[in-house]
Amino acid sequence: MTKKMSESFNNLENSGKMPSKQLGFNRVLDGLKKRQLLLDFHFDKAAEVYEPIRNIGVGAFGIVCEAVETTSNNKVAIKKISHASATPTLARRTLREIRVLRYIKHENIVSLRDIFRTPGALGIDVYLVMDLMEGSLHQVIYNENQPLEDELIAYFLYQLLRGLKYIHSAGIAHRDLKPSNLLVNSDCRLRIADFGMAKLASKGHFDEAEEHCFYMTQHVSTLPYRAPELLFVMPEHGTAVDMWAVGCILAEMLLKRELFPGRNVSGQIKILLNSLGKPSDKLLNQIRCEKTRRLIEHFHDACRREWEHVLFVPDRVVSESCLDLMSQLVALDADDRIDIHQAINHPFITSFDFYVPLESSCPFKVKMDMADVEKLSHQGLTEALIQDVRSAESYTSGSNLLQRGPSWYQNAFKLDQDAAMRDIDFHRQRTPFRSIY
Ligand SMILES: Nc1ncnc2c1ncn2[C@@H]1O[C@H](COP(=O)(O)OP(=O)(O)OP(=O)(O)O)[C@@H](O)[C@H]1O
Repeated sequence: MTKKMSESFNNLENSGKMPSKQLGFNRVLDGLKKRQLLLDFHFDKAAEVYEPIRNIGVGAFGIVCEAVETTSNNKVAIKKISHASATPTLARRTLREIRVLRYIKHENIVSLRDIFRTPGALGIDVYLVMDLMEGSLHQVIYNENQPLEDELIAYFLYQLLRGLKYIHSAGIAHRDLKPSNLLVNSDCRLRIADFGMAKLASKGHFDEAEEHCFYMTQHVSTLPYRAPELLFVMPEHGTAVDMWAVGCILAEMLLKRELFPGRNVSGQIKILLNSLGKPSDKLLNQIRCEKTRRLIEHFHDACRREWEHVLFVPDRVVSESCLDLMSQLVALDADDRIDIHQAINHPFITSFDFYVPLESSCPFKVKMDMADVEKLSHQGLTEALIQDVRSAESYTSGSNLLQRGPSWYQNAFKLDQDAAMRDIDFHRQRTPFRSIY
């Protein structure tokens, strides 16, 4: 910029006839953001149906944007899993998420409205179109300085347990529960999201060779929420891993910090044992990994702390029933841990007398589909992805999206409307809490 230009720019700016440099800079930034958004969410022909608005989330495997469904003007969330077929891990993760969500309709599980794929540079990109939620439990916990009231904590927990009950009843565990994977609306409505780690347990346990391997097991679930059977590399683990994570989430709502905030595996084991004491000999004998066993034995004098001390928050009295539920969820031995039915009927939850709707059961088809995913090779996974996910090319101009798709889209849409009507009635009857955003 020449001196003269810069002077006249400043003069104009000072005279108020031109937006400030800041405003100009923001406009440039907005333009760049929009361009990046369109590059990240390049929908091919599906752009006739979905228009990206803004980025709303980034995870280890996907990026998520808010978008508009142009045919209805409804807002949706679209999660993009880039080059989903490039590696077996990514392909399996993507297929697991699709296969859990496509037939499931539950008030407390994020609903999948549509899926499509586009060809990417390193294999296909998959897009999951979901109902848009306003935020996550992570934001609820950390955005507010005020403590969360017991009733609100119990309400979130109740909804989490209802969603879990639905998938556990089909033998499916989520395996990556944490506050950022629990989406929450300002009316306190909660839905479980991110099913990339979900897996079917045979007779309540996963015990394939893959899971024995130290490397694999260390990649299941996020460290602060990882159950001891995963952390200690036990030969078997099942739906109880989710119950442990539920306990960690309950504690985080009370403490407003992670209960066991380890940053590496050995640090995590140390933190657990310092709160919960040394594991029993029975548990120790089940640990196959020599390195882990030696590490645990090193803490032979670790003592269990009382839950009222572990959950100490100044100026807050944690109720007896809450302490009791915590102690039963966060039990080192999975055999001692409370299951989903016991948890949902625990006095800490039932004392609040939440409305209990009639529950449908998780379709058997989901169970069958999930079982298949684990057997497939990389080639098989890629083929299944192509078969399960429609090409964006199928969105031809002017035709009705729902009439074109496979029947599950039509069923999903119909069920979704029913669910929406029930939800609206439900929340009209009961919205006991202040708006949380
Ligand atoms: N339906 C939705 N509505 C609103 N926000 C969403 C929705 N789905 C996901 N998000 C946001 O996007 C973030 C990333 O999504 P998600 O957890 O599914 O991705 P991921 O890559 O599988 O994550 P992770 O790193 O936990 O494995 C979430 O934490 C959430 O904030």
